Amino acid sequence: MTVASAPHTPNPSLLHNSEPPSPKLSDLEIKDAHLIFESVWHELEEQLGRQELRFPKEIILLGGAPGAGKGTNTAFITKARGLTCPPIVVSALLDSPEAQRLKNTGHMVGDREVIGLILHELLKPIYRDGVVLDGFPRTLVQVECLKLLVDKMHQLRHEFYGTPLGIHFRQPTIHIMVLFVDEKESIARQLKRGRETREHNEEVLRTGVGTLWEDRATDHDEALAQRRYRVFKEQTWEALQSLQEIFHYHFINAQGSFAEVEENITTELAYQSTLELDPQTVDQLRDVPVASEIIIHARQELVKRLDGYAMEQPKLFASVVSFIGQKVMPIVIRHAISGTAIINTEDTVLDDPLALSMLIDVFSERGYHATIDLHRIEVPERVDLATGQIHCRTKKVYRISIRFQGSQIRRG
Ligand SMILES: Nc1ncnc2c1ncn2[C@@H]1O[C@H](COP(=O)(O)OP(=O)(O)O)[C@@H](O)[C@H]1O
Repeated sequence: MTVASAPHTPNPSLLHNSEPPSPKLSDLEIKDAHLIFESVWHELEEQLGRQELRFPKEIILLGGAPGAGKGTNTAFITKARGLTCPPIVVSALLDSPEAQRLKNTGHMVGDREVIGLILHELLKPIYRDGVVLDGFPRTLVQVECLKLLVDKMHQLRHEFYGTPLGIHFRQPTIHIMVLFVDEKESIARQLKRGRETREHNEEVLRTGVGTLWEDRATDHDEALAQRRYRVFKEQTWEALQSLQEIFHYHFINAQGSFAEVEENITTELAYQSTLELDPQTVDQLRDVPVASEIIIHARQELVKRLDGYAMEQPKLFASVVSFIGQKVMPIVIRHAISGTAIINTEDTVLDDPLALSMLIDVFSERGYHATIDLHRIEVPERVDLATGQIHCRTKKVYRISIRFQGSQIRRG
């Protein structure tokens, strides 16, 4: 089944037939999240000092069912966002014996351990500009901790704003990217990864060339792979959903081929948002309209202006239209193959600034792109013999440039 890429309207019914569990955190879980987060944060502050708590400017949290293609696509996403550092793969960070045991049976590692490891890792200088975080958050408690972390990042930004350290505490940008595959695909891909990993590792052991890949027990057992999917669906899916309202949320259809998934990611990331900018910067830019906004009514505005000229300035408008017909068009027609004509003129009809607007609008209405530059040239007229001063006359030359789609017919 293919699912249309619907960035902000993921459909949980595509995941499984049963009703998803309620995404509401219990009071106990909220308390848990606060306790966990505060204890990790306190530890960091003690160890490093507040001014060293420099987190990445941009964090792209990559989520999705096991086998959805998170590992496969991290390099692509990193590049697409212009980042250079390697991704942080959460499951690879969790390598204590207890964590290994839990992972091997399809369960999740405890939130305290996960939060501690991730926060420490995120502080490494290589991630300062931004990083992809593969596999976080996975539970509602982790979601809550993420929110607390972002709150802290904002707090630090306010604290250091305007100080010499301000540049290390920029407005954080948080993206959630969820790769969607259904249960069947998730299981098939986990098992595929298992086969590929076995083959690869056997080859490494046989030849001594290359490095071994992590081999997960769940990738070789359909029931365990299914359990991993179900744990994802029951605990992670809703947790990720709850972030939709808070951060940039990208829902990616990952059911298709490698190329299709990459294309879906590119399309999703092409959407730029002002939320990435610092609020102060947004305020400064407020009066510059976004291109997509001004083009919506551009045609109606053009029609309104042209009718206005004809009604309110009939004489000037008639002169401009006649100037175009007699002086400009013969030259434009001669350049119909190339699609570019440049006309220099001193015609005084253009001395009225409104005439320039009229000329541009007339050409726009007819499908051309017109620009006009005014060149003022000083022409010496007389010399004052007593003082030696040269008196000049200012010559105004209008340079009209007309561009349009030229003829496609070329010499063979
Ligand atoms: N679009 C795709 N089409 C087919 N196979 C894929 C696709 N994306 C990933 N895979 C395969 O699925 C398996 C799991 O992918 P992986 O990136 O490790 O998933 P995740 O990191 O989300 O658990 C790998 O064998 C990978 O080659």
